[in-house]
Amino acid sequence: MITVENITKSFTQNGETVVALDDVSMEVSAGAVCGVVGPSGAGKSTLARSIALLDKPDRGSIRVDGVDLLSLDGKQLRAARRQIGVVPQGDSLLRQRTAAGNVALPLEAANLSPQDRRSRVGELLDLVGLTDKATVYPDQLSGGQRQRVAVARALAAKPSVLLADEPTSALDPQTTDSVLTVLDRARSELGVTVLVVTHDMTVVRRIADDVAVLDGGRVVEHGNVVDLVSEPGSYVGSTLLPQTDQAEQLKPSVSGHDVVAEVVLVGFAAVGALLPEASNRFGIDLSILGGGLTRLGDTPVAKFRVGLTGEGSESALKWMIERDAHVRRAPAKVEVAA
Ligand SMILES: Nc1ncnc2c1ncn2[C@@H]1O[C@H](COP(=O)(O)OP(=O)(O)OP(=O)(O)O)[C@@H](O)[C@H]1O
Repeated sequence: MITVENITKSFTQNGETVVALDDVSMEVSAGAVCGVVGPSGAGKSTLARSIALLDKPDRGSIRVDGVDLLSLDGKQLRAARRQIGVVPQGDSLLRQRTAAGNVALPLEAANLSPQDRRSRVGELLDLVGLTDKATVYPDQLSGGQRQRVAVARALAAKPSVLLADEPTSALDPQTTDSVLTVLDRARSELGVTVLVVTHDMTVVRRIADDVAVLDGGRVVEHGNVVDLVSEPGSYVGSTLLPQTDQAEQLKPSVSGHDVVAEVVLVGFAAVGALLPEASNRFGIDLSILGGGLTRLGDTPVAKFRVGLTGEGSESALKWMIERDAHVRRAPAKVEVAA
């Protein structure tokens, strides 16, 4: 588990002070994947570097599995560093070492027998799907394969936390997918807590349980991805869910319905059955005016703009809310002058 509390970090550049992180607090649960997103210069890398003990915040506290990182020194600090695996931004492999040689690097300092080292490297290459590339040098690997070796290397010392800074930048969608699969396996098969810095919301959509949105050094949104997308006005929701905003359909009077509402449905049961069931149960006409279906990780999520007509419309909406649908009402019906 990672707990960041009220951290602030400034840099001085050409005599000017840049506040990279401004009172940032966030939490990543043990065994979860958290995406850190935001525009360029928002402070994402500084946050990851602070957690990796590569930058020291001016104020605040950072705890990994309950250990306060900023109060450690000497031996304790080295032990804490081993708990944190880092996949640095960009190409970080040693060119003169094979894939296996790169993965073995962090193990060479540890007192492992050559046999144990070989077997650990074998396990890690297997985890990232590169067993057949063990003896290949980085120049002969694709960008995605190099990133997967970097992930294997970061996991070599069995850390409890993995930090990856833009692990998919400059990769095509298919290669991005292979790197994300590997990060996802680190969480699901090894129980590692993963923090991924990214500008790419696909990463959040594919593997993140939680997300923190940074802007200007501050956290502007933070929480569980599926919970956030249901909140009106959420940046994460507006980026990850289908668009429903067709202005002419906002007004019930224009669309000809008694009630128009935006409905977010989460999970197989809700997405598949809630709207038809509401229509049947309350004897109303329910039309889908916009929106669509998507997936967040394995969870299907739908966002629809619906028009309801019939006496039971209000009761149908209430019934859907009671079944965990997130409903946002459009204005009540306005009679249009003839
Ligand atoms: N070592 C440094 N020295 C001076 N300023 C720095 C340093 N590191 C970061 N900054 C500044 O702090 C701010 C946040 O930078 P940071 O790299 O954390 O943002 P980011 O969100 O990761 O951006 P990007 O997506 O472009 O990588 C920026 O204004 C940056 O110029």
